[in-house]
Amino acid sequence: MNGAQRPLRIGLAGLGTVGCGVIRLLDANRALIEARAGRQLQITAVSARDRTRDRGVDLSAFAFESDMTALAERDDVDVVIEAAGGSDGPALELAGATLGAGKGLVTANKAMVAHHGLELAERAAQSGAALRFEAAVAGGIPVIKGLREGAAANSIDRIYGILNGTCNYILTRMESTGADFADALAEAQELGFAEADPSFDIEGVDAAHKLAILAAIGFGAKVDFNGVAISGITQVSAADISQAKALGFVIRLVGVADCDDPQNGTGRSALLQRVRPCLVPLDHPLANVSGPTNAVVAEGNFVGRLLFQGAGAGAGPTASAIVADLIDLARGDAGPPFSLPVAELEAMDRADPGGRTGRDYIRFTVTDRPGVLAEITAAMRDAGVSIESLIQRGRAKESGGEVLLAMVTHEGPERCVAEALALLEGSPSLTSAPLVLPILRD
Ligand SMILES: NC(=O)c1ccc[n+]([C@@H]2O[C@H](COP(=O)([O-])OP(=O)(O)OC[C@H]3O[C@@H](n4cnc5c(N)ncnc54)[C@H](O)[C@@H]3O)[C@@H](O)[C@H]2O)c1
Ligand SMILES: N[C@@H](CCO)C(=O)O
Ligand code: NA
Repeated sequence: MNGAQRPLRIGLAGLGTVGCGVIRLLDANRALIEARAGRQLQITAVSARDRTRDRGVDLSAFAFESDMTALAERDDVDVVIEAAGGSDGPALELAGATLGAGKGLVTANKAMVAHHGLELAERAAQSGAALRFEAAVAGGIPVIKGLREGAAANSIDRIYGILNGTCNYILTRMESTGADFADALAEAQELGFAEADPSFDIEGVDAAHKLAILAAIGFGAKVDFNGVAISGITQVSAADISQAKALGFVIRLVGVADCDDPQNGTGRSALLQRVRPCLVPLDHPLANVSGPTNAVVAEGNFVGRLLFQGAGAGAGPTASAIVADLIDLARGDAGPPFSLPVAELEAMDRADPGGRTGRDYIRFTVTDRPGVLAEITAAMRDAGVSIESLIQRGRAKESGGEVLLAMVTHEGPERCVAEALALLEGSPSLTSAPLVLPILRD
């Protein structure tokens, strides 16, 4: 180790799952981390809401700040780790103060980076400070490093993946054990995967935060979280999971970002970002991704298809990504946080999804009486939707009772399915709104 380098002194904000994971990892792997960083890494001060709670880690050597922004101003802090959470408020204040003071910031906070990544990157560029957020996207998987550095020579065509461990845990528990939604969510919360507000997980918002960051890195774009079309997993029922299985698919929450060819008259390409539960063919690599595991696929024009897979959440994996960022900072790697200097990130137009083609799974709940199937297939015919397969399971117990009808369409324009459903809107044959889930394109 280079003895001339003084220690990198760290202020740690947040002593929850992630913050305590960082303390444990630094303790356990100190010798190898410091050898790789070329200097000592020392936590000097910490901040949390509750000073006295027993977290099973020794905090006695660290100063304590009840206002986490104060960490940025301390003379004995060179870099700050933000592991507190929240897109705005104290976390954003701390981030701004840290970068404003010319100190490096490492954060696990995808909500903050998705909403304010650009302004934070501008701040970092002004002060010459480093900003890193590997832990914010797919936890322990080095996907930001992989894209920003490893795939830097490629033009990226498409990025997609399973970006939320809680949803993947819930869907795969429902699939393999028949657990119901609420029990599987409670387990994910106990295991420390879920966000402080779990609706961010199950409504797809957390995956959208990560997708917007990935798209910015992959496509050299300004982060556009508001441009992500989001639907979560709360509408997916056990019946959908079993119908999908009968049709040869599993259901996964997938975020997909790609670019239209630049033929929109502006000379600029347009970005499409969507997070939706998708039917994934059983032979697709994402079909085998289960539990809290995340996986990201990136398609580069020279490297081809890259698959990054690993633990997307939890104390150890998230700490692993944070400490990798710290090691970069300790070595003096001050490259831009996204793949381009912030001034060169492009404000991309949003692509119109109606022009896309695809295959869909459509689930109807219908009244079990003659003529209902004919009515639905007539709407499909009139809107130009071609049906590939169709399953109706069971028989309603009483006459006129409810049954489930599931179909898979042939490849066709997305707008045709929307037109068919519009034709059926208000029909007394449908007992609830149909659910449309896309089939993931290979
Ligand atoms: N848990 C994971 O698996 C995981 C994975 C990747 C990223 N993240 C992100 O890491 C961050 C932390 O997640 P977590 O799961 O450790 O959360 P947590 O709820 O377990 O811990 C949050 C910690 O921050 C502290 N805190 C919050 N607001 C504070 C404030 N205003 N002042 C001082 N302290 C404050 C709390 O006291 C607590 O110690 C979030 O941004 C989350 O999205 C979590
Ligand atoms: N709540 C997130 C944590 C990791 O970002 C998840 O379930 O994936
Ligand atoms: Na990561």
